[in-house]
Amino acid sequence: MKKGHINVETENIFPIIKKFLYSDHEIFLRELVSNAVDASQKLKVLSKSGEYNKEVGDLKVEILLDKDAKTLTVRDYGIGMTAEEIDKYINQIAFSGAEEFVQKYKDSDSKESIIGHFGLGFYSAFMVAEKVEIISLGRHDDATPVKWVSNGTTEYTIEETEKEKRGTDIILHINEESAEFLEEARISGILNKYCKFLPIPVIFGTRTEKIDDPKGEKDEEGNVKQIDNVVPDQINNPSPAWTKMPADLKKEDYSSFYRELYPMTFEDPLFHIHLNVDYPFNLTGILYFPKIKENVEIQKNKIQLYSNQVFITDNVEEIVPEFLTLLHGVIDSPDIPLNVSRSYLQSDSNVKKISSHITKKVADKLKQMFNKDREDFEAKWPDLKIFSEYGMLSDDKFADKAKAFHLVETTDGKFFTAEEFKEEVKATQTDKDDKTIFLYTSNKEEQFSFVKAANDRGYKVLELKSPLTAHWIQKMETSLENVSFARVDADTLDKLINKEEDIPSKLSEKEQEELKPVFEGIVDKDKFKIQFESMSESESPIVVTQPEFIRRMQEQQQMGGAGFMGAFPETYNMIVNSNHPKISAILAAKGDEQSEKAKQLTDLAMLSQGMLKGEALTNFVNRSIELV
Ligand SMILES: Nc1ncnc2c1ncn2[C@@H]1O[C@H](COP(=O)(O)OP(=O)(O)OP(=O)(O)O)[C@@H](O)[C@H]1O
Repeated sequence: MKKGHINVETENIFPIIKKFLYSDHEIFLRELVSNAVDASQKLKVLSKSGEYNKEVGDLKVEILLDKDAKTLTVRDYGIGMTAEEIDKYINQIAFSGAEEFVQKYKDSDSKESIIGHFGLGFYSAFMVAEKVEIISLGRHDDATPVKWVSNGTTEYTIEETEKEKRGTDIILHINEESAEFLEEARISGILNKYCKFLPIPVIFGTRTEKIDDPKGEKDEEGNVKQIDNVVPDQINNPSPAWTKMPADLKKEDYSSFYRELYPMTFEDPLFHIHLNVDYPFNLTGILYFPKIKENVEIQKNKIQLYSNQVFITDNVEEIVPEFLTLLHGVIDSPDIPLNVSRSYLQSDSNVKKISSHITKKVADKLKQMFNKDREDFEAKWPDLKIFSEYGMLSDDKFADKAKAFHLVETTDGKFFTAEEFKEEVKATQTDKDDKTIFLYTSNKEEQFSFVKAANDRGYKVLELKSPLTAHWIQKMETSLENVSFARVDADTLDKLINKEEDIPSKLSEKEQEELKPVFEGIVDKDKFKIQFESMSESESPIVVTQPEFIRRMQEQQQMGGAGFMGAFPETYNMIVNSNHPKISAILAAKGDEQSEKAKQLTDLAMLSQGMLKGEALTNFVNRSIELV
């Protein structure tokens, strides 16, 4: 047996790191600013532990743009590096001083967190720079300032230089293709995206603010004059709400932070969840529940993912379960790796744990709100409903918890959980097979006559009108015992809730046979199946229904769910009430009069289903005028 060392040739690996490690060139700035923040945080840690006992001073990170010299500089006043440290941390790719530092100080109780992990970030500078200089003065009393220069090959120079203040300047000589990074607006855009909540002040350029005239001069009205004052522009908020303890925050703090995150949003969120976990993984964050209404797409994908206050992405679609992408807010976890691809994130076990934790938290919060103030919960329900449905369909654990708070609403505006509704209607809406039938309407205006007929019999009708209804019903039918759902217009009420209370038919079978061709002559035979039914006289003479099964198939097909080839045929039942006096009248009539009466009743049935359109509708209107 022979043991060996795998050799990595720097010349070969270097271009890969430079060009391909990061898909997005702009993140070089995130990397360099993160390093500068780390250098500042480390100094704080050393100072607290007594290892550094000089003045820490005003720690900040400055970004300096010099268009003429074509340079972009990231300056910090942190721990700095000696020549030896540069040799160790910079000249050795993938040796992270950050990781080493974290290991060394992991038991100290300082809160400063360190961003770096891999020891690669610095080299992302070469994606946009033809030459990079490091000018650094270390923290020790006798430290000599050093200058390191490399033009992106594996060669570098290092020499003594001059620098007065402790800390590091990283000077990027921007290459020709990357001229965009010499534009102020571009840099400010990147900083705003990635660095908005970094824990150390990040300064870029200046801004003008109005202040009271220090000389105290007054205007005509006797007020102290306001004068322009130019100050360094700090682009970040170093202590965003999610890094604080929930007990230290008021309701207003949460809403003002929401505005900070989404300056273009005018509506307040419904409520928030403050996440604060430190075992078995680290996670902080604030999730807001927006008013979703029907605008599912607009509200999606607004969660911002951070790692130690560094922005990573606002595309969390593949990181959290899809229904959670409807939430807004921030998730911050140092356990989510910064520099990796999306597909890696998905399979990362920490990421998985995080999303199941969030799911649980969200369900618990909804349950708690339900228990605490049901009235208020019901008022919020229209905004919560689709989220909860979505959650129940995509996550079994969520579905299990949601049973306790997921509400259904009746057409007269009362709310029930599914179990409560079952109790409510069990006595009246259970059929001969002991199934309790949940009648529902997808549109109480369009299906008004059916809803009314059901209400007249003392049945309660649910209003289920979300785009997910078809799938949600299926899920409920498997989880609720002995319950099945039926849309009010799927059949006659006697069939929908079949109690086997037979009403004798006035029309004999022979008479029905005689009448059938009259109706068949009026409607499209392939689409409408004529059936005679013995219903109460007070019900409509003719009802057009679409069997529940066929409609569900069609709906699922429209949502791309059912997996058939070709279109599912559109078929309806045309149910003729064999006890209705008008039907007897048609039987008694002859010739044109007979078919005209039949046509009129058929059109009325179609009309009440919203199916009478175009020419048929015009003909109906004209015929009705004639009748008057
Ligand atoms: N501005 C700086 N001040 C002091 N030390 C620095 C500075 N920039 C880089 N370093 C040192 O160089 C090391 C390597 O930096 P690099 O950005 O390549 O990796 P990292 O920050 O450790 O990890 P990551 O790849 O996750 O960014 C750092 O760990 C740190 O020790």
